[in-house]
Amino acid sequence: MTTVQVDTPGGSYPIHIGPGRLDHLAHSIPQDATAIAVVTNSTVAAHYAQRVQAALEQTGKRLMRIELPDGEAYKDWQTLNLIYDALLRNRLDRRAVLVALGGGVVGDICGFAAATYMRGIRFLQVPTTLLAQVDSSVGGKTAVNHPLGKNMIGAFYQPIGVEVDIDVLATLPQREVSAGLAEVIKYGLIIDADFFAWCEQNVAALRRLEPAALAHAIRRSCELKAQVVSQDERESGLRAILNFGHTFGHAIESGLGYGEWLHGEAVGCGMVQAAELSQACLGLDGASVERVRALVQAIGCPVQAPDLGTSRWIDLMQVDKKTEGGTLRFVLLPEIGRAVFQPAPEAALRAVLERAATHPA
Ligand SMILES: NC(=O)c1ccc[n+]([C@@H]2O[C@H](COP(=O)([O-])OP(=O)(O)OC[C@H]3O[C@@H](n4cnc5c(N)ncnc54)[C@H](O)[C@@H]3O)[C@@H](O)[C@H]2O)c1
Ligand SMILES: O=C(O)C(=O)C[C@@H](O)[C@H](O)[C@H](O)COP(=O)(O)O
Ligand SMILES: [Zn+2]
Repeated sequence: MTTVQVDTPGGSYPIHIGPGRLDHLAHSIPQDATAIAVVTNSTVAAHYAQRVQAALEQTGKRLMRIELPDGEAYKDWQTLNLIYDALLRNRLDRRAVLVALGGGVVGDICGFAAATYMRGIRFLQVPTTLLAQVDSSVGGKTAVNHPLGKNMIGAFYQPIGVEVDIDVLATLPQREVSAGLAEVIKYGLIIDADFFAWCEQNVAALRRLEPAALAHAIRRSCELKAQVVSQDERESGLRAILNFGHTFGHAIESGLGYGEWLHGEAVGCGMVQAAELSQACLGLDGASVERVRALVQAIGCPVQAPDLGTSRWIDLMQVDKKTEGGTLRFVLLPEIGRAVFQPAPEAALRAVLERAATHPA
């Protein structure tokens, strides 16, 4: 087992990474907890809920399960209410602990429920997708979607710990593995050129979930994310680089309807678009743009953006938390391994968006 530490003003906690972590969850529950509610979805529950509940029974605490419907389309206010309803009906108090067992959808929604129930109760992240293990379980962004924009209703709220069990990825569909790898290569692009090159060399092993490659990718991703959020928990500056590819990606997700493209697929494609915009705005060299495109394709994510129509693209992108005073701002790459955050000239942006129309998916 390896441990990566996250230290923010909102909370300090360990990320434990290793095989078999599901069986050791009892150690992560505080002694003074009055009850534990495992928040999960129907798919993950079928695989892992019994095992997790057996592990948590070792605490001797009152235990309940809240099972949500599965899918990005359910990351909304109605589903959030199912959690509040269950917590209130069962009279869980302020010393109850929520356990988010699932991918990023369960983690984000459970985290927001924890942030808001009785003005805040503790929660533990137990991520079960690659994407959640390398990204969403770390750093305390919690949210639900709004029909008009992705993650628009949420809070910064840190978990008390993250338990990453690498073994659970064995049941993950291949398409979800590809989506998770998009966020892995993101770290290389924004902050660690050597890690990007390592991903290029190990892409086949990663897609096959070879344990050594997988363990390295998860640990390095968590280290890099922990470094960034420990310096800027609330995205007042530096943290925005973690949003590389997301201005385009979130527009794809909300424009096509949540769940049509997976988050990681939309981010993968969005990173190719952001690399093209970096070429136009900052002179990122053509060979680097092609490296981005080639690796996104090699992990199994789409590289051709959908044709949403240029003005609709721009409308959708306006609903972005990085927009200020109506001005869109982008995370761009002067070179692989380094990111900056700035507005982009409209002509350059339109040229990138028009490629979605000229090369239909
Ligand atoms: N908070 C953050 O910092 C952050 C970062 C990245 C993404 N996100 C959010 O995370 C969400 C995407 O998360 P995701 O990619 O994990 O999707 P997801 O949560 O929808 O999970 C993907 C699918 O895999 C299933 N699944 C989960 N674990 C499984 C397992 N071990 N075996 C078999 N099936 C399993 C799920 O039931 C689901 O059908 C998006 O809503 C995105 O906005 C948040
Ligand atoms: O942790 C962050 O900061 C990120 O931006 C990570 C992203 O991968 C993630 O998708 C996040 O939820 C996007 O945040 P948002 O503020 O654009 O909703
Ligand atoms: Zn993301």
